[in-house]
Amino acid sequence: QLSSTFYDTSCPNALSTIKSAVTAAVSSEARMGASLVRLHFHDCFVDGCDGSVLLADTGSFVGEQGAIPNNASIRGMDVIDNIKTQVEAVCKQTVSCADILAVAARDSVVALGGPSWTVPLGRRDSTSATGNTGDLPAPTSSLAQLQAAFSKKNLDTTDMVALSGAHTIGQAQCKNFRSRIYGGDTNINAAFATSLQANCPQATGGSGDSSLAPLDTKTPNAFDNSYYNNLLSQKGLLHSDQVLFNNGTTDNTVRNFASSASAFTGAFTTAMIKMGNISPLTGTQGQIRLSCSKVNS
Ligand code: HEM
Repeated sequence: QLSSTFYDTSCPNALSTIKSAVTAAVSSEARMGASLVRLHFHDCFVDGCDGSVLLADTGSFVGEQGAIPNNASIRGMDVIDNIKTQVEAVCKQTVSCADILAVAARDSVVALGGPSWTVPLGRRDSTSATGNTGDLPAPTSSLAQLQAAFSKKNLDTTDMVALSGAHTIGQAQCKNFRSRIYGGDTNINAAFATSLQANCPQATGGSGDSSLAPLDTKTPNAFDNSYYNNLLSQKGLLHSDQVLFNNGTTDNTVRNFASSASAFTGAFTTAMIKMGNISPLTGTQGQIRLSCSKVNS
């Protein structure tokens, strides 16, 4: 059972320490806010919100970081390590890495102009990473596949559409939207596809694979509802974005979030709290890591 007052007596300065570090990181690089939000999602969807995504691969062991889709894609682990060092300096071995990640995700959304919410706390950290990243949805997913991946985590279709709105910030690599802009999808705005081709070559395997494009073509560094307005004009970057508005059962939810910023933020904050509640370790389970990138020795 998580509680928003979990650190009120054991570490009253925990939340303010995290917030100032996140604000500093996002003002030096706006994209970092997006990277931290995604890191929390990738933590929670793989064996629960237990900080396992933060464990660095060592030697021949490939945990979550070296596995698809994290490898050469997730970012911000260094920022979390740095926040952990600052939190350890005020409260020794009290605040878990999984909680730091959940709070950092919220503070990132706020730093980019999005809504705030109260984060339930008390997660503990895993003592291993299974590398079992198969529960993370792929950008090639159909609507039915997205619904199944979220429903497996007890998140309903409205939660799924709302959480996808996190793609109002951040960037994606060419290899993840290439087939969509070179004829693989018909539900894409033609001028939008052409403009993306300039920085994303059709040939695979070269350095162009990692060329970046913003997930929200309109306001890439603002946490707003323009992601949904992009979908209305077939300007979703990923295949898995545009399937949310493709003459299917989620079209009306997309229209609602596109026309009402408050409907979106209400659904998004509700869904973030639900996502942050996926199978946490609590009580005496797991540990409080001293360093987020490795288990205690
Ligand atoms: C619905 C299923 C989802 C799929 C298929 C998906 C897929 C992806 C892909 C392929 C990228 C680009 C990665 C790269 O090219 O390196 C990405 C980026 C991102 N995703 Fe998702 N995602 C999904 C849901 C979510 C959710 C639920 C969140 C958070 C609540 C989220 C937050 C982000 C953010 C913020 C970025 C940009 C990260 C950065 O710029 O560093 N995504 N996602």
